[in-house]
Amino acid sequence: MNDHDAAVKHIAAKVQGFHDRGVKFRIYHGSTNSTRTSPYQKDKIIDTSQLNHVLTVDKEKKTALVEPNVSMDVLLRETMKANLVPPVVMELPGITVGGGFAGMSGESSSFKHGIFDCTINSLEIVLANGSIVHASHTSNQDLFNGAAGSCGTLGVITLLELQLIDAKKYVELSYHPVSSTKEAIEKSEELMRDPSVEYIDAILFSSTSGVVMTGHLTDAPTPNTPIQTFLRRRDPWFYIHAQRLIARQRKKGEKSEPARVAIPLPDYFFRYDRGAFWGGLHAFKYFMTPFNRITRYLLDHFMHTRVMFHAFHAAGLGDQTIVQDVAVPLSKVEEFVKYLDDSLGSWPLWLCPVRGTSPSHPDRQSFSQGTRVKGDQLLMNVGVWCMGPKDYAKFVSMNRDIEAEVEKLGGLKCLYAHAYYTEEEFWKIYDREWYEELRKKYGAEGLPSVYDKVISKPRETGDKGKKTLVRRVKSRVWGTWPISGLYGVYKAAFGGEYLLKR
Ligand SMILES: NC(=O)C1=CN([C@@H]2O[C@H](COP(=O)(O)OP(=O)(O)OC[C@H]3O[C@@H](n4cnc5c(N)ncnc54)[C@H](OP(=O)(O)O)[C@@H]3O)[C@@H](O)[C@H]2O)C=CC1
Ligand SMILES: C=C(/C=C/[C@@H](C)[C@H]1CC[C@H]2C3=CC=C4C[C@@H](O)CC[C@]4(C)[C@H]3CC[C@]12C)C(C)C
Repeated sequence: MNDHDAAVKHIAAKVQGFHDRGVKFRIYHGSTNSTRTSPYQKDKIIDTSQLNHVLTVDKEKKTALVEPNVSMDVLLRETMKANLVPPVVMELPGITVGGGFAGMSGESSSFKHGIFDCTINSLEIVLANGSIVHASHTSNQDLFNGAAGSCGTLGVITLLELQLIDAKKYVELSYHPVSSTKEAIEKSEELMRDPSVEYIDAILFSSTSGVVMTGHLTDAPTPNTPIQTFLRRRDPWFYIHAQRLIARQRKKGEKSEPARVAIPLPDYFFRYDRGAFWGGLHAFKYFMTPFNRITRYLLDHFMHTRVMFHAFHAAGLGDQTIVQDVAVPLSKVEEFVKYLDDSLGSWPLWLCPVRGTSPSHPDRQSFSQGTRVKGDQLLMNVGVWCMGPKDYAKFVSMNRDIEAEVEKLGGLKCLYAHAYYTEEEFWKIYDREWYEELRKKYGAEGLPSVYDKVISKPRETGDKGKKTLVRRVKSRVWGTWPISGLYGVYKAAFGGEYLLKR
């Protein structure tokens, strides 16, 4: 028996043990790219951290057999050896193949290929009773579609076959400046019609300034196109670079050609990693000096999302930051952005068009699409990430307001972030009947449900007990980012395992 089969047999035996004892377990691989605060208890987890290998890359069929705990950067490194790349590579290098499939993940190629789960051909999955089954577009199709986005609540995924496409050395990226949300949407729609465009996303820096970026895969960039990297300490953070480029372009005048750079593939895919899009802005505001260029250089290690996520969780900052990725119909983006500006006033915002399914399976309906996104429909993912109010009740109510607005606009929110829906609201967005049938058919009723997994249980907001001086000082001090953030960075660097509770 090979190492993979042995590891899966071990997991299957453990799952069966939990099943027999009625233990509702969680799936844990050593980290998480979710901002939810997950109660991982040491004795109630299935540890998939050992399943971290790319088993094969088939050059002929253009597929890869990958274990779920393979991260995006490792996946890319391995497939590029065969001159192939995944059609959708999530932009944070630590996101795993299993988490990306079982959660909901998209990127700048998703307008073409759909979200990450659309690029998977088949699965090996351990069901709740410990049996190991396969699911694909043609066998156990309902399980295959149901497992996409239902957060491991139908079983533990132990192997995935990924479709790949031909790689090139560079992504040649063009920067199209825009002056309003409306223009950003119209420009994106126009550019998406060009079949040679492989990648498209946009940053709105304010209500009157933004940039739509389109990418082409190429081995031979257009002459005089500068090569630009983003992964080294001395490289610029991507959004700052984009903002500078369009400012320079604006100075040149309206009619000038869009600015262009050629970016090596890994640098393109993980261009937002350093500084976590613009999340690092907040860290700098609190941590350091006005000399941000120097600070960015010196603190580079801590400004990669892998470390930032650990720091974020270790410091317990989840209840202070508004982190939401929301997909809304294209016709509603302007209204949604206006709403966000009026209610949060937080810029920049990220726009990324996302298709519900892939062109090869346009009729597929997966759990990740909910009841909102029908088949091949195109939506715009709007990413809004900022500091929320310190008062917890206000923080929850602000999140609830965003949920209500998204519901009104017929959108869908990514479930990796905090969610506060009531059960009734949640099951309007996802197909309860289908999900419960599936859970019954595949014996998963004993596992935690997707609702149980993703909903943040509001904590007590009332003042319990006496407000002693110590309590008051503690809450004041801890409530400030420099203190809790630095503590998180310290724990991420030296604190060992803190995501697991006893
Ligand atoms: N660009 C993007 O699209 C971005 C996406 N993300 C989010 O990050 C998440 C992925 O992060 P990552 O750290 O890899 O994953 P996580 O550990 O956060 O897992 C995501 C979900 O998938 C479940 N899961 C994880 N592994 C398996 C498995 N082997 N079998 C079945 N279910 C599994 C987890 O279950 P459990 O709850 O039990 O742990 C969890 O509910 C996605 O949810 C995605 O939405 C974050 C940032 C950006
Ligand atoms: C480490 C600290 C703070 C960190 C935050 C600024 C980041 C922690 C989690 C980050 C994010 C989570 C999920 C995201 C979804 C993606 O689609 C885009 C990026 C992001 C919004 C990302 C943004 C930054 C964080 C909020 C403290 C200790 C200073």
